[in-house]
Amino acid sequence: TNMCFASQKFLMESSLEFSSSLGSASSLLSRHRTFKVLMIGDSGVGKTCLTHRLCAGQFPCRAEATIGVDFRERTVEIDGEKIKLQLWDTAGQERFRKSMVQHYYRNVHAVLFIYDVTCPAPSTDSWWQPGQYNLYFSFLLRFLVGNKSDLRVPTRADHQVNQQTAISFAKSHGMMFFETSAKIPPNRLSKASQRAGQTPIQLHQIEDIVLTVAGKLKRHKSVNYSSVCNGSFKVTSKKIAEKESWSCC
Ligand SMILES: Nc1nc2c(ncn2[C@@H]2O[C@H](COP(=O)(O)OP(=O)(O)OP(=O)(O)O)[C@@H](O)[C@H]2O)c(=O)[nH]1
Repeated sequence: TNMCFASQKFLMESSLEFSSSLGSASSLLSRHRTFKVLMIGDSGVGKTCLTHRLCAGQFPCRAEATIGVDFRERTVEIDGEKIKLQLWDTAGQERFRKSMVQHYYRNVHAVLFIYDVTCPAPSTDSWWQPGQYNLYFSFLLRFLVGNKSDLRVPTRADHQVNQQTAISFAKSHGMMFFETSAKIPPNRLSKASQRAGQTPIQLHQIEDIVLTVAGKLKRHKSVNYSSVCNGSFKVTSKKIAEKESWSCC
């Protein structure tokens, strides 16, 4: 993880930008919306690696503890519209989380709560603290992502987070659920768990996660044109409470 105290000048508002001159047909074709997505989770769960994988398609050869906040971007096209995801990789270590990360909660559109499937917490509620985060995030799109599925060992189920428990937890907190591996592209269903005669583990491809998050964001937001600056439209997002009931994919 690079040490990077991201500058406030970077797109703190959701924006609909027209990269070429206003009013021309080509500007309409090249428009895109930018959405800020926070990656949150305990230290070592793989936020940085997942951010790299989601944005660059690669697992980083070296990952160090994040200090402060770093971000990476990925643009995808959904139904003819370019959606830019700006993934903000926050520090998992408590000392950084408390002091700095909250500064970056502003103008967030979605949150990915990451946990390590090989590290069961004493209770599901301690993966993240709804009480603490609800204040900021209750109106946002929220996703629960189990990472490091490649490290699951069927014979050691008691040392891993039960997927059904995680799915129930996600549903009860209005989150969409994914389980994946930033390191090794997972098969959709864990063959190991099938062999062991257990409930098959559902696994999600990184690309599916990117497209689902972008698609949900595209449908979740409505925009208000608020100002025009520097030859580009600046559009402020109007946040709408999500009515849709989530289901696991
Ligand atoms: N096997 C496996 N290892 C992973 C995976 N994702 C991350 N790791 C490893 O887990 C360790 C921690 O990864 P990071 O991405 O730095 O974790 P982080 O959540 O960003 O940690 P902080 O910056 O301290 O908050 C590294 O050694 C990674 O190589 C994965 O999907 N599978």
